[in-house]
Amino acid sequence: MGNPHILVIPYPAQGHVRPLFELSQLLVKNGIKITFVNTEFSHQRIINAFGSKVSVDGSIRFVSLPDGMGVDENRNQIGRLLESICQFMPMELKQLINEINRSNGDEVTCILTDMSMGWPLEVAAELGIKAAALFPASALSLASMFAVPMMIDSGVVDENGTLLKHEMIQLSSETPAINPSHFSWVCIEGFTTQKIVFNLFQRNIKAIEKAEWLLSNSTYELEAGALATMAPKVLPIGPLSTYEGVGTFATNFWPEDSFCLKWLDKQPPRSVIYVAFGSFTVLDQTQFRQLALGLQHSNRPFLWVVRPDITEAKEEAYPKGFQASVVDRGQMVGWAPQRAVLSHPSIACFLSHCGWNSTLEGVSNGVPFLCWPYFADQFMNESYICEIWKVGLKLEKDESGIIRQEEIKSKMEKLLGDENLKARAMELKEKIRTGVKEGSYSDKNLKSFIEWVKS
Ligand SMILES: O=c1ccn([C@@H]2O[C@H](COP(=O)(O)OP(=O)(O)O[C@H]3O[C@H](CO)[C@@H](O)[C@H](O)[C@H]3O)[C@@H](O)[C@H]2O)c(=O)[nH]1
Repeated sequence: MGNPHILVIPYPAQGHVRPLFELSQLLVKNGIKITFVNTEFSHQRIINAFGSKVSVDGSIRFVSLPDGMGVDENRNQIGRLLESICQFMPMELKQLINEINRSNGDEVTCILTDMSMGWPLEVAAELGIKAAALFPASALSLASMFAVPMMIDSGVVDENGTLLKHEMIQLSSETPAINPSHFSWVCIEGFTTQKIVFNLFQRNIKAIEKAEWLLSNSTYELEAGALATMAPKVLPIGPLSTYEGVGTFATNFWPEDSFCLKWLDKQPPRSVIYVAFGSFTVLDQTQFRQLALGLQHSNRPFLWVVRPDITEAKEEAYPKGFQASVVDRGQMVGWAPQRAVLSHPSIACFLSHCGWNSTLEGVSNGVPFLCWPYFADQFMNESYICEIWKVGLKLEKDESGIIRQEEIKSKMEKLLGDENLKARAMELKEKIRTGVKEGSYSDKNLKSFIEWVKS
């Protein structure tokens, strides 16, 4: 038999490409060949962000497949994107596997897919290739996905995914209660799109049964309760970002501004508010301005990631005079080296949308959170941060649904004055760091997975 060779297939979004790539780096270090399959659209974004100098990591081969959409079509139309991917990509993937297997290189021995997409598992089953899947968000979010059939049976949602009952769902006594209006398909606007996404959910749940390994980018130290509801089916191997030698190379969708690290070097220890909303969140004009004013009136140094598409409004998005008034203590960047930022000694707290990768990166660096969830699983992560781990505070909306500058300023003061909360954040950091050390559950699970890939 030739060398083990895995095709790794992430869902085409920043928060998914990143953890799949992190796992790929760990596999390559163990002598496994990786072909990393982005959509052409994601691949082009990464190339654009890095400049032409990077298309290959040296040990990981990058290839791309069309997602079936037009070059200029809007990929934020989630229903359209998912339908197109499911229609076109299975055939493209089969062709790619054939080409690889016909060439003189190593044959594909395994498919590792993002668990947000079941179709690669169907392709693997059809071609008789072994298959595994990684879920990039929390174990709780995965457990809620597995609970969908039960929710249909108990009348929480109908067979189209429409919400019928608004009561909170408790999957176990050790997990935060889930508000069903935060399920990802329910958060999406429009009945037709909701239905498409919900049907895809159900198709995924069926396809997942075809995978021999279901891996979670989580750890017992963080999510023992949620993982217990899926044991022994789902094995935690995370947080992937905390393993030694795992970098973010060749995963950014935007060019990284590393100058901000030099700026951080000049700030006092534990003084800077880091503000970032991941890759997806869009703030409307009012909300964007309230955030700017909150930062302005906090009178503290801040580093704010203002992605080019974070708000529909452009230059005039900032309140009048804002940039001049914060010039000595505020930095706005298009995309930060977030992991390096969060491990920098001058960071005091993280104002975050609570995406799972950001959550893991924050807690594994002992940084306290101000939580501003926007969509789906981010609300579950907020519950973990504020109610279970108790390492952060929620920002509350007013009656018109806006988080006001006064709320931002007062919660920031409260958070930074809470020594107990900061101590808990440091304790949690130590626990998580122990969780990936040699001999830990995550480490053992990862090693067993590697053995299986090689067998
Ligand atoms: O300036 C920045 C901002 C973000 N990041 C990185 O981008 C990733 C963002 O991931 P995440 O925090 O998970 O946010 P999203 O991009 O919003 O992720 C999507 O995917 C996640 C995993 O499935 C879900 O938890 C989220 O709800 C979903 O929006 C993280 O690794 C960050 O380090 C940077 O490197 N620089």
